[in-house]
Amino acid sequence: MKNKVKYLDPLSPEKWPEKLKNNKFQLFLDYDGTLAPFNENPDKAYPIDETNQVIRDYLKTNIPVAIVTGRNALDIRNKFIKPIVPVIGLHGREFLPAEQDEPIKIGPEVKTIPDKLLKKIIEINENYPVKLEQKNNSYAIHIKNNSNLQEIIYHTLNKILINQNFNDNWEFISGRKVIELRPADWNKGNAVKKYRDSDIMAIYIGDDRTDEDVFEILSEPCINIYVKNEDKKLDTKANFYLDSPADVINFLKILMDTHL
Ligand SMILES: O=P(O)(O)OC[C@H]1O[C@H](O[C@H]2O[C@H](CO)[C@@H](O)[C@H](O)[C@H]2O)[C@H](O)[C@@H](O)[C@@H]1O
Repeated sequence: MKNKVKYLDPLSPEKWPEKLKNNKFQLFLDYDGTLAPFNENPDKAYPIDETNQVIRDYLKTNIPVAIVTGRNALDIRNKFIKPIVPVIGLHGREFLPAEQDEPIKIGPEVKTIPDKLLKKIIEINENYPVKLEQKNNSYAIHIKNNSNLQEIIYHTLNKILINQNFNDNWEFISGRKVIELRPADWNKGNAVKKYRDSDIMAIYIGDDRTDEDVFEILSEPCINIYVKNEDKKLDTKANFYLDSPADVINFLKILMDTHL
């Protein structure tokens, strides 16, 4: 049966579910498409203005907040006016505490990308209208609004991955206008499990395929919130949705006010 996902009106807290009103909570926030609207150039995707203030206001409370992202943790920190909350980067492969300058590497050293895969990624970059982003030992291939091309590239790369048995160590994820190569097992679901305080309710807000890994595994008490952006079908495992990063900020502001 299709999951019923309800709109969470950020400006009407009286309509929010009871558990959102009464419980202590921990907040996990995705970055792109959640705190920052999309920009064709990933380097220019900044949080909307009020976000800096809201994040700093949360820092002054005892509400635990972390940003969970597929990007490098330092890349995220540099997009904010400091200080900011801790950042769980590279789908959980690194952790940048609020008061530290360098991220802590988590887990075993990531293996080198197999030559055959790397060559194909480079070939795709040279022959198609895509933009390649290198992220430590992995890659994101950005594809502008062309779902057919995205599907073709995804299937081409995935075929090599499976036929050559590289899938024990690596996987491709097809997200919003992006295909990411990442080490298998590293996903935001495992990351949130690790940093979650099981004594309080977890609230997770995210918009993409990689955030569905969290919606799938987060155990009660929890609230999963999907950010719709341009998605028309609301294809998500989350129970609630917000419309846009602007909605997210309004929700975060009122959520904090109702818990002080
Ligand atoms: O986990 P996230 O914080 O949501 O990061 C996911 C990927 O986001 C970035 O790419 C996406 O946003 C870009 C900026 O708006 C946009 O140009 C691109 O089309 C999107 O796919 C980022 O560049 C990736 O490294 C992240 O993994």
